[in-house]
Amino acid sequence: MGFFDSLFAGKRSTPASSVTFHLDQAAHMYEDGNIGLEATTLDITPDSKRVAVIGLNGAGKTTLLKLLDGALAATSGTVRIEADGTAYDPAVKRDLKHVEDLVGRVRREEIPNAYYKAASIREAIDLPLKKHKVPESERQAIIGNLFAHFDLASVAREPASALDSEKRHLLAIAAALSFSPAAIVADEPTKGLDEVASARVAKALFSYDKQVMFATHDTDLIVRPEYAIGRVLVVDDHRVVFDGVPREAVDFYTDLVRSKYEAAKGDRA
Ligand SMILES: Nc1ncnc2c1ncn2[C@@H]1O[C@H](COP(=O)(O)OP(=O)(O)OP(=O)(O)O)[C@@H](O)[C@H]1O
Repeated sequence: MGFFDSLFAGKRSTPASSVTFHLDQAAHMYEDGNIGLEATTLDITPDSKRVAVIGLNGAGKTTLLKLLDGALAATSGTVRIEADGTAYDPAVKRDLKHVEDLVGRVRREEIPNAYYKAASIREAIDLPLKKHKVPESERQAIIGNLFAHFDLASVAREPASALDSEKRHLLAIAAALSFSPAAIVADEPTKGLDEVASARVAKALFSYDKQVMFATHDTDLIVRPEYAIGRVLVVDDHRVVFDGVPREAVDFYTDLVRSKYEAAKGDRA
């Protein structure tokens, strides 16, 4: 059990340290009839510690991630999230609570809107913990360690509105980790950052000992050996069309993009 998990040991009866995701013919159709993801069957086990999801705009990456973290329910097929021998169905309200504890969410909108209302980012992270009756000494330890890891200590007393984009991305990840989830689902955690900031955010995220499933358009990032991305899913036209190691996934994706580009050129000719 890691340091953060040990802090929560008294709060949660089973502070799971890993989760397995099972999708069995899981699909999502939005209310307006748009297909988010076609029927998809895949397992993500704890040995796939870091899983990247790549694909063109509108391919279905966000929909897939939201099925994994329970933000969206499958409209057909099933999603099961398993921890410590118990399988949870995020479509069931009681189970969804457990899923929300197990899987932290980092959204591309970065930090939650509520964070802007707090006097400081320290208070923004502290309030939800306080609401969950985490004792003061534990809250201080959690926030102190997260802020040290994510290089936020120097701006702890600043309001969220004073942070630059890199720090906001880091804060979004720290916020997702504050309740010590077993895994993190991150939708484009480095979106909109320059190369230097992007590398710093990726380093902070991947040097943290958690399972991470994340979407990205940054194909350089996923092949960097220091980030140890073990598995990449390529999503195209609402389907997972490739599932494998980073280098092969990037080659596959590059060919896919090229063929689409050529087809579009042909259409224009
Ligand atoms: N709230 C929604 N209502 C209706 N259709 C949606 C909604 N969200 C997404 N879609 C549609 O579902 C499909 C998959 O979208 P999704 O956002 O999952 O793709 P994505 O790969 O994450 O795209 P991007 O890289 O542009 O963020 C697209 O056709 C999109 O238009």
